[in-house]
Parts: sequence; C-alpha cells; structure tokens
Amino acid sequence: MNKLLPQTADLLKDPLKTGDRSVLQELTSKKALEITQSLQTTLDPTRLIEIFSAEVGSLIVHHGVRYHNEDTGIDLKLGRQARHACSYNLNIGDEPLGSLTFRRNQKFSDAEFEALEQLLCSLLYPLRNGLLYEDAIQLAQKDPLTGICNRAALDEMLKRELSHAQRKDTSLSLLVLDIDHFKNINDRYGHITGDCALKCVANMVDACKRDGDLLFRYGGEEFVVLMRDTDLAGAHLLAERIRQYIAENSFDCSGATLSITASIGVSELKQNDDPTAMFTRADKALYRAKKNGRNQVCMAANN
Ligand SMILES: Nc1nc2c(ncn2[C@@H]2O[C@H](COP(=O)(O)OP(=O)(O)OP(=O)(O)O)[C@@H](O)[C@H]2O)c(=O)[nH]1
Repeated sequence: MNKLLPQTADLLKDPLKTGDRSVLQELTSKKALEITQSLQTTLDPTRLIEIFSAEVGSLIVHHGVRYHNEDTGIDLKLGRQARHACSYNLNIGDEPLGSLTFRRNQKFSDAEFEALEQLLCSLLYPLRNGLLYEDAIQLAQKDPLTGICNRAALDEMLKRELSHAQRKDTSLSLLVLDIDHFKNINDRYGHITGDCALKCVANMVDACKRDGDLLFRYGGEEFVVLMRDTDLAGAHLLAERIRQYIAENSFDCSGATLSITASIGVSELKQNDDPTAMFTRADKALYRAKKNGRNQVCMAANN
C-alpha cells in the first residue's frame, strides 16, 4: 500500500498534473479495496472517519476533515480547517449518515472530486453499521421511561470510574435515592401518574446535580448519582440539596398535584473497594434513612 504513496503525492502536489485521470482512477480502485479492509477493524464511527481520512490522505492530499452527524451529536474535526472545502452529505437511500468535509489550501480538481466520490462508497456501509451499533449500545443502556441511564450503564460506569479514581487517587462518591411511600402514589392515582412522578423525580435530581455527575435509574423508584472528584462531605451537600428540592417542590401529573419526599444513602470510595462494597454501604445508609423516618440523608460510615 505504502509504495503507492510517494508517486501519488507527487502527482497531486500540482493540481494541473492531475489531468492524468487514468492513473488516478487506477490508484483509486486499489485504494478503495484497501479502505474496505481497513474499515473492517472497528465499529466506532469516530475511528472509522479517522481511518478513512488517513487512507484517503495518502491518495488525495488534504489538511483537515470534519464529520458532522446531527442525529448522534458527533462533530469530529481532524487536522486544520483550510481554505478550500469539498463537502458531501452521506446517505444510503433516504437514510442520512451525516456530512463529511475535506479541507485544504489548494482547490480540489475534478479528477479528485471523482476519486473522492468513488472512495466514499467504501465508507458508507461500514459507517452505517457503526452508527447502528452505537445506537443499539446506547438504547441498551437507557431507561425507556425516564430517558436516563439504566442499571446496566451504572454497572459499567461504576467499574470504570472506580478504577480511574483508584489509579489517579481522586475521590469518588455515590448516592442512592429511593422515593418514600411510592407504592401509595400508584395505589391512589394509578401507574400512569406513578410513571409521571418517576420522570419528574429524574428531572429534579438532574436539575440539582453538576454536569459531571452521572445519574442512573437503578430500578423501580430508586436512583443513583455517581459523583467524580467528590468526597463524602461534598456528596452530603448534593444529597441534602436533592432531598430538600424534592420535598419542597410539588408537581402536577395527569391532573394530580403530588408532594413527595425521598430518602438518600451516601458512600465514598475507600481504598481497595470494589463496586459492590461501595454500593452496599450507600444502600445500607439508605435503609437507615428509611428506618429513621424517611425524608432524610444518611451517610455510610467510612471506616
Ligand atoms: N408507576 C410505576 N411504579 C413502579 C415502577 N417500578 C416500581 N414501581 C412501584 O414502586 C413501588 C415500590 O414500593 P415499595 O418498594 O413498597 O416502597 P415504597 O412504597 O416506596 O415505600 P418505602 O420505599 O419504604 O418508602 C411498587 O408499588 C412498585 O410497583 C415503574 O416503573 N412505574
């Protein structure tokens, strides 16, 4: 593959020489095969674009690439954003896959446009598979009712955050929140109102926490917040703020005005902790908060 590069780069240094379309066409066909093989190594859309840009760059010199996908929120910028641009809206049938822009200081020649279009065909199906895979992963980690991350996501994140905090010697705290007497809401107003209350609580917790804190629905009427770089005192502050906010703000669900409270247990990461130990300490603290009369925050003993 690399043998082609010097020859190709020379050819493309001066756009006027690129009139030799047959050479470029031949190189493009070979490159398309190489790209197809290279793109088989990953399903990560960002990585796919990086690989594609690097492969294309060995045939068609460019200084920057931007991939933008409104639906997934991916906005990837590689290299620098030079003066001349060559943009494509990628799609398969009527399925949009985002837009891809190549940039460089010299104009792109017609032969290069043709070559790029041909090479892009090798990207479309791997990119679609990558986007679908990412979609499936995200769906599997989302709670369909509240739209926040679910327990599977918590299991994964807790493991990751815990090992990061232990490696970097930073603090990490966790709170478990359980709505008080939630069964009464279902029994009195029905499950649709109960569902609405769960969504409202998720929004309330989300409104109280910092951007870097991670919110999960653990199951039923139980929520978890994972707080990076936060010690027990900081976690206590957030837990108390959430408890107070929920207790002081009634909300409307399907015509009913609901006033609810929540109990919260908090724990901080200890040396040699594993995810289960850390979670269990917060859960036990939550149990104490319930036992002591609910609508309160209890801290796990940190020894
Ligand atoms: N509407 C609705 N209810 C749910 C959902 N998941 C769990 N529940 C209900 O949540 C209630 C939990 O009740 P309990 O575990 O007895 O606890 P509680 O009534 O909140 O009482 P304490 O936790 O002891 O204060 C049960 O009635 C479950 O059916 C859900 O997704 N939607």
